[in-house]
Amino acid sequence: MNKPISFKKMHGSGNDFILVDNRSMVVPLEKANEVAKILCRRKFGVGADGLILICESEQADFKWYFYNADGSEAEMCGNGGRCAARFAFETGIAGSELSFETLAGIIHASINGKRVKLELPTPEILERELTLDVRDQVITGSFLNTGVPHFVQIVEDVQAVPVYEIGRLIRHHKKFQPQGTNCNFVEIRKENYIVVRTYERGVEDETHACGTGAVASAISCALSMKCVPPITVETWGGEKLKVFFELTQEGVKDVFLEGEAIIVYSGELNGDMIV
Ligand SMILES: N[C@@H](CCC[C@H](N)C(=O)O)C(=O)O
Repeated sequence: MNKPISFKKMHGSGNDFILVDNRSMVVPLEKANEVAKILCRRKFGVGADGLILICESEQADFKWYFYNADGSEAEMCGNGGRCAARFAFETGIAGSELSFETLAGIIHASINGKRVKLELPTPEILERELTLDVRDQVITGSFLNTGVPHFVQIVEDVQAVPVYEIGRLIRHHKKFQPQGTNCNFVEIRKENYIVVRTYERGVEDETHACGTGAVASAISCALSMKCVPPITVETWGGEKLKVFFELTQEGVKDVFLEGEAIIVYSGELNGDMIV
């Protein structure tokens, strides 16, 4: 019988995660991809969009390892980052102004009750206008990296978009191989209010919300001169995220993502599940 492993189940706008204080390496990193798949599997495991392991860092308050539900490791996750920051604060790993190390660089966060504001890495605008042949349609959007890759299409009616079908085709489009992309569909309601639906790479489905996708979508809308920051993003789960940034001649700077990070429950994993 392996020792139980303490964890918290958290969500940021319905993007849900399993978080483990892994400073003593209770989950060996060489097994983490497999463990993520087992634990994130709905109905058989805890069920989540991702697994977050909080480890020691020499450069920041902690270093995280982020895994999607399919076991793939991702460089960054905006909603997961907000949950990790609150987890570290609530468990005494860090104070209310903290930083953590990711594959996308050092991320700074501030905690104010349930609300967490993250400063994201400077986004890369890879293609402002990109046209893709997708089945029998021509789809035009933009391609950005906000920590992870995102394709963004502005649409008239986001509710009418078959996100799973089209998002999946774009995610696997030859243009984005081998790393693939996340794919966002955005409806602009006002110059500072948009509604976003995201097909997520690594979850291989539409999720309730995607933080880096919300940021990519808000920036795309501003680049197309249809929106001005700060921009409120209504997520598919209904909750709202706020995206702050500045557009300059050189590009985008001072990018922040703010919203609630919720602790759903704390529990103990059966250690035998991860051997
Ligand atoms: N849900 C995330 C993004 C997580 C990583 C993504 N699925 C990828 O592999 O690129 C967010 O809130 O940003």
